[in-house]
Formats: sequence, structure tokens, C-alpha cells
Amino acid sequence: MCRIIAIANQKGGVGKTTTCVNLGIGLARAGEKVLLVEADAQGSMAVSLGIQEPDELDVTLVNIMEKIINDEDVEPGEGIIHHEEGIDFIPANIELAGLETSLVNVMCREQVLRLYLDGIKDGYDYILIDCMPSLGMITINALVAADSVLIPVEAAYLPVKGLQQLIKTIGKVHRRLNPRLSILGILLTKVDRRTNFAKDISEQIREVYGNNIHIFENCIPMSVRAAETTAEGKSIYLHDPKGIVAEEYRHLTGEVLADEK
Ligand SMILES: Nc1ncnc2c1ncn2[C@@H]1O[C@H](COP(=O)(O)OP(=O)(O)OP(=O)(O)O)[C@@H](O)[C@H]1O
Repeated sequence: MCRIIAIANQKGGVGKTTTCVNLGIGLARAGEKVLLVEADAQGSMAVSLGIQEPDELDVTLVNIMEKIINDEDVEPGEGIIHHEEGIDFIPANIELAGLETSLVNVMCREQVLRLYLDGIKDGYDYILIDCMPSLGMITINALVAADSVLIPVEAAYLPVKGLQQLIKTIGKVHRRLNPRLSILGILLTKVDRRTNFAKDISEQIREVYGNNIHIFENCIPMSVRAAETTAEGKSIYLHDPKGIVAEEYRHLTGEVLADEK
């Protein structure tokens, strides 16, 4: 059965895309059939997967969602790109921001992505949705389509403050629109292990949320090697296979696999 995981946090730059790409490729390396869906107008997942100019792509998630909205057929495989590291992905670009605005007047506006994924999910073991840094209609679409949410949180003061709002939104979507939705866990990212501050923040998150929400055992360290992967257009497993970030993403992949079985 396919598991759909939204990777969400309305705070920008916390490692959503990096986690989506490296968890997705990690799952594919473990033999799972994986689709990554970019639900972010910045196109950073497309760039991370080697597409230099996402704004010049002919078909993106926007075209697919527009077809669903207009009740048109989406051809099998339409807009899906096969990546050499063993995953499929659907990129997005700046046009997604325009679609977000026009969704306001659409019937079943929260369900568009779910309707699309319902039609293709049988072909995959995992679908990971890389959300945009907002709690707007595209992110709500992702939460309605998903079975669970993985929340990357940067180990710093302000990102932690925004967490409560995200958890409230997930609760609302669960109650009103998608009773299947649960929180898979909080993943601490960009952890600077040399400082006590990062350690304090990690402990604070475990203390405040740990009783109700799973906090992933491992955390992703701050590392220039991780930052380089975005520009390199490849996963951490190819860029720095023996490094600590690859090790931590392998560990995360194992935790996600163990949880979903
Ligand atoms: N562990 C890490 N250590 C250092 N830099 C990182 C790490 N993970 C990601 N980065 C870098 O931080 C920046 C933001 O990461 P990423 O794009 O994954 O975050 P995001 O939450 O998806 O951002 P946005 O909200 O803008 O979509 C990128 O330049 C990325 O290369």
C-alpha cells in the first residue's frame, strides 16, 4: 500500500527539500518505488534534482492540477520525470504561486492534489510531497492528500516558535478534511553539534512535544556538504556517501521504513 508523506513547515529554509530528496532517494535505494511531488513554487526540488531552470519546464504540477480542476484526463505518466538515482518526480515552478491564488474559486479546492494522487498512488510505495513555506491552499492540498506529515525543524529559536501553529493546522485538517492524517514525527535539522544552544533547543522540543509527537531519534547536522547538494543536483549519497549527513539520512530512512511497516 502506498504511503503519502507531506514534508511540511511554514518556516522557510529548514531543510524540507533536502529531506524530501534524501529521504526519497534513501527509500528508493532500499528498494521502494518512490515519487517526489514538489508543491513549492520556488522550484528548489527541481534544482536539487538537476533541473537548472525550473521556470522553463513545459509540464509541472501546475498543469496537472489545472487538468484536475477542469475535469480533464491526465495521461498516464504525464509530467512525471524519471531520475537517474531511482526515483520519479513531479517538479513545480513559479506558476504554482498563481495557481494558489486561483484555487480560491475552485470547487473542492482543498482536494485537487488528493484527486490526482488517488489516480496514480497504486504505482508507488511512497509518495513524498515537498511543501512550500506557508500554510496556504497548496499546503492544505498536500495535507489533505497525505497519510502523515514529517516536520523538519531547524534547531534554532524562531523556527521552534512557529511549530505550534503548524501543529494546530494539521489538527484542523485532520478533524475537518482528512481523518487519516497523523504526524509521522519531528526531525531536527541543521543541528550545530558544537554548540550548547542547539542541544538546549533539541531538549526543549523533546520536553514540550515528545509526549504527544514522535521525535525522530536522529537529527541532521549542519554541514556544508549538505548545502552543496542543492547546487550539485544530486543526493548526499552520491555527493558525500561516507559523511555524517548521508549516515543520518540513511538512519532516517530506516526509521521511516520501520514505522510504516
Ligand atoms: N543539514 C544542512 N546543513 C547545512 N545546510 C543545509 C542543510 N540542509 C539544507 N541546507 C541548505 O539550507 C538551504 C535551505 O534548505 P532546503 O531548501 O532544504 O529548505 P526548505 O525548508 O525546503 O526551504 P524553503 O522553505 O525555502 O522551501 C539550502 O541552501 C540547503 O542547501
